[in-house]
Amino acid sequence: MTLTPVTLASKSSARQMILKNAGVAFEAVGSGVDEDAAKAALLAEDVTPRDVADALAEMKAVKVSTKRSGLVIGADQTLDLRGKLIDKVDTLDEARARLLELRGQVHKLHSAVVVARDGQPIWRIVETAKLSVRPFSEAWLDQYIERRGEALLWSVGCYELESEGVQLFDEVDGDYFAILGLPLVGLLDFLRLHGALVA
Ligand SMILES: Nc1nc2c(ncn2[C@H]2C[C@H](O)[C@@H](COP(=O)(O)OP(=O)(O)OP(=O)(O)O)O2)c(=O)[nH]1
Repeated sequence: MTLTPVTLASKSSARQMILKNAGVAFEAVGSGVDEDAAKAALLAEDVTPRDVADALAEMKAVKVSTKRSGLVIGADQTLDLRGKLIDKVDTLDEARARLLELRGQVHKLHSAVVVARDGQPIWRIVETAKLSVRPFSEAWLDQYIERRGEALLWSVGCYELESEGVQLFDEVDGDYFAILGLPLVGLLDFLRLHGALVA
């Protein structure tokens, strides 16, 4: 049986791991979307963090789908702290400041996925998780950053829920896969419907 080809328009190692571990055959390519410019334009129009994630996921999927056949998955995740979009950081010092900013607060992660085909979006989902960060000690924070290092810079919240990052939280409300960056179960259902997975 010939399956519909699947492309993941993402450089995210977390997203690639999730899809691979789920048994989906796919190729990963960078989307080439200038996310910073797109984000700035959206925020200038007061687009909400949730809708920024949705719009960016669509841009990535649609752009790559004009060059590749089959189904193209685009994804994006935004961190929303009291309605303000919080961006990724570039250095471990900034990661430390970010985690201190999240300490004792509840923040939301908006995880969007869009599937596109031949330049058109044909399916989308946005899942929002709420995460409550406990009042961790600076001693804990320093050893966490020491142990995890640069890996933290890949994640929008400077944490990895699937490893020690889970120690940051006193409450996590939302889908595990969505928090890692790829709402999965609904996506798998769609892939089956479109012949990309054996039903
Ligand atoms: N391993 C791990 N990664 C996480 C977690 N939470 C968020 N992330 C990652 C997933 C994404 O790679 C990143 C969200 O940033 P973006 O949506 O901008 O994606 P990114 O630029 O990494 O890749 P992409 O735009 O898809 O090429 O944060 C987590 O708990 N564990």
